[in-house]
Amino acid sequence: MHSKEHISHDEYQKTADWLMSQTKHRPQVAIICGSGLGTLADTLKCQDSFAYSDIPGFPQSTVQGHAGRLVFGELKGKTCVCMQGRFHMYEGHSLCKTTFPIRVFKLLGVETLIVTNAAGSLADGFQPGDIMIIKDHINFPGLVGLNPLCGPNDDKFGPRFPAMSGCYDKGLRCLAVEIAKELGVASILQEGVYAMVGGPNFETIAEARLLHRLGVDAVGMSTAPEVVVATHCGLRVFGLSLITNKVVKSYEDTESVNHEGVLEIGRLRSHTVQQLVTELIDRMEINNNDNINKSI
Ligand SMILES: O=P(O)(O)O[C@@H]1C[C@H](O)[C@@H](CO)O1
Ligand code: HPA
Repeated sequence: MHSKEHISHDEYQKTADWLMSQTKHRPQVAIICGSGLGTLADTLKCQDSFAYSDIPGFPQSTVQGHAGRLVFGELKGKTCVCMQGRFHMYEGHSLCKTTFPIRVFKLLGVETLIVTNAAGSLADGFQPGDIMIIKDHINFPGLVGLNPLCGPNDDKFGPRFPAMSGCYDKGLRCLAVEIAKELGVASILQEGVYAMVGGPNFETIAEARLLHRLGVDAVGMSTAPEVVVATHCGLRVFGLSLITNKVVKSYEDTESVNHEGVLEIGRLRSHTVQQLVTELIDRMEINNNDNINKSI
């Protein structure tokens, strides 16, 4: 079964060493671009970019709207690495593979991870085009044992039983709210709970109603495993969901969701997401980049 695959510390290190031999950038911030949000990477200055297919050990992106490039560069004076395309469990990757880049980022010296995704809304007040700061998540695959941390624990990365209660950094969430006000986009900003489901099918109406009753505000098919692995190895995490559709909850509703519609809303809102992330990176405090391989 997928979740049983184990990746050794050496394999993460080999990929990190290869990247460090190919670029002078030593990133402090890593950004994962969700469906339709890959243009964020284009704003980095002094870019070095690598196709995933050229990076030793890296999985490949197979989903439309996920270019499959790792881009290093500067944004507002901070060194960043941006995943233009992420890996999903439904593509057939093991959870270790979907989260492989996170531990590589840790070895590169990254201290903050920004995750973005496209998601459908369950919350009654949310509209397509809204941007939701992720306050917390429900990792449905994780709750039934499909967790990237299953298998032997690598103590060099983190503890066997990591806490997840504060995994979305409160300081960064507050800062993002302030920034949204200043940018004049507070009216489309929401905060809520993201739930990961396995996908690739969108939800049935009964599943949508269940998620709604459970207090889920937005549902998608990614992010939670990345955040679990990032939190395990001590990264600070900030997450945004772009609400691309309302999840159909009524048998009277004749609309249905599709991936093209998801990408279209991504295109419409990518500029605003970019502005928010750029300002956040500008204003977040970062320790000096002296933690490469520290305690690893
Ligand atoms: O990578 P994300 O989570 O943004 O992708 C979402 C979930 C599915 O992969 C896809 C559905 O349209 O978008
Ligand atoms: N459900 C699951 N994943 C999604 C959705 C959705 O409605 N929209 C975008 N990603």
